[in-house]
Amino acid sequence: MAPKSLLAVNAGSSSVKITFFTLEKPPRTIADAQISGITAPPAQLKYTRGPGSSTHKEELEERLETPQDAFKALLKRCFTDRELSEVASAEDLAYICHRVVHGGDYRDAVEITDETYHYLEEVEDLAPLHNFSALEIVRMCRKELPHVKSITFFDSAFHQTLPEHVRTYPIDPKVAKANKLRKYGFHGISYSFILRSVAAFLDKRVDQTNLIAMHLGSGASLCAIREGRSIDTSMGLTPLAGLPGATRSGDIDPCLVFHYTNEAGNLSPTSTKAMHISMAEEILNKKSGWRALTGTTDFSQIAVAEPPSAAHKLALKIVEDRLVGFIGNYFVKLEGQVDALVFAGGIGEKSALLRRRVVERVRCLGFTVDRDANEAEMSGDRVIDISGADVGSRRVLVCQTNEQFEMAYQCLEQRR
Ligand SMILES: Nc1ncnc2c1ncn2[C@@H]1O[C@H](COP(=O)(O)OP(=O)(O)O)[C@@H](O)[C@H]1O
Ligand SMILES: CC(=O)OP(=O)(O)O
Ligand SMILES: [Mg+2]
Repeated sequence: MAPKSLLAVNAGSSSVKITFFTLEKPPRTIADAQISGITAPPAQLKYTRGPGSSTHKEELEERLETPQDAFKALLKRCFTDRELSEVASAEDLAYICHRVVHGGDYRDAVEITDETYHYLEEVEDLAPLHNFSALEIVRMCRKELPHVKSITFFDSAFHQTLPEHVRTYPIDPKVAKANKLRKYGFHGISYSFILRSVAAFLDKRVDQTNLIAMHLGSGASLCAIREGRSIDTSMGLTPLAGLPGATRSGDIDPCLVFHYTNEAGNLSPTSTKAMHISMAEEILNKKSGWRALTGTTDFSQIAVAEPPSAAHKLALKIVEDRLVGFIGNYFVKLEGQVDALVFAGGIGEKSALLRRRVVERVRCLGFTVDRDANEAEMSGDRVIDISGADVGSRRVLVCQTNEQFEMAYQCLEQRR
C-alpha cells in the first residue's frame, strides 16, 4: 500500500514533539503528540487528534530515560489509536522529517544517507547539547525503520546568507577554519515559516520582504531579514549567544567563564561517550537564564503587571533590555527599511505584556501598538496585526509559528 502520511519530529533536550501530516499540498495535521519533562519525571504526555479536537493530557507512569524512549512511546501511542486510520504503522509513512538545530555548512535539508549521517556526526561536537536528542532519534530511525526516508532540516540553514563580516568572529582565521568556528544562527525553520506567512499577509513577494523577526521561546533569538534573506541573527556558533533564555545566559563577557568556577573548563559530570560538554557549557546553557534569576522557566510567571518579586521584575527588565537593543541594532542594519516587527514563539505569541512593553520602548523607531488588538486571542490566525492606528505607524505583527508544519511543507514542495 502507498504511504499516506509524513511524520515531523522536533526533539529538544527535555521534550520530544511529533506531528503527523497528510501528503497534501499544503499538508494537513492528522495528529500532534508531545512528551515533556523527560529529565524531570514524571514525564507529561499531550496528545491531539487533528486540528480543533480537544487535547488529552496525562502523566506517564513508565520511566523514559532518553529522547529515543520518548519517541518510541509517542509512536506507539499514535500507531495504536484505532481512530487514526492514516497512521497505523511505519508502513504508512512516506518520510520522517527531523529538526536538527546545527547543520554545519548544509544550506538545505538533506536525506539521511551514510555520507550525510557521517557529516552530522562530525558537527555534533559543535553543539552537542542541542543536536544530541535529535540525532539519537535519527540513529534509532536508521536502525529500526530503515525503509522510511529520514530527512533532516536544520535551524542553521536559513542563515547561510549571513554576510562574511557578520558570520566571521575576529579570531585567528586558521583556527576558525580548522575548528569550523563562525556564527551559524538558529531557529531558521521557524524564520522560514514566519517569512512566508508574513509576506503572504502583507501581500508582498518573499524576496521583497524586510523584517525584524523574533522567535521567543525557552530559547530566544531575533533575525534581521532583508529581501527574504537573513542578514544577521542573535545566536552564534551555538544557540547560547544573544538573548537570555529559560536556562541560557545569552551574551556575557566570555571571560566570565574563567571566574565562575575553577573547574569550568573540565568535562561536565553529565558528559558521555557521545556527548562531550564542559562545565562552562553546562552552566551557561542549563543553569543560567531567567530560571537562575527567579527559579522558574515559565515566562508567564515573569511577564506580569505585578511581578511577584524584585528578582522577577529584574528578569523581565533584562529580557526587555536585550530585546530592544537588538531591535535598534537590526533597524540600523536594515537602514530603516522594515516592513514589520514580528513576534513569534511561545512567549512572543502569548505575552501581550512583553509585546506592549517592547513596542513602547521602540516607539522612537516608529513602531506603535494597539492595546485591544494586542490583547486579543489569535484564534487560529497565522498572523495578526497589532500596530497602533497612529498615522505613519510601522507594522507590528504576531505570527503563530510552527516548525513541524514548515518541515512537512518544505519536504512535500521539494520532493513530491
Ligand atoms: N502566557 C504566557 N506569557 C508568557 N510566556 C508564556 C506564556 N505561555 C507560555 N509562555 C512561555 O513560552 C515558553 C514556550 O515557548 P515555545 O516556543 O513553545 O517553547 P520551546 O522553546 O520549548 O520550543 C514557555 O517556556 C513559557 O515560558
Ligand atoms: C535553537 C534553539 O534554541 O532551539 P529551542 O528554542 O527549541 O531550544
Ligand atoms: Mg522551540
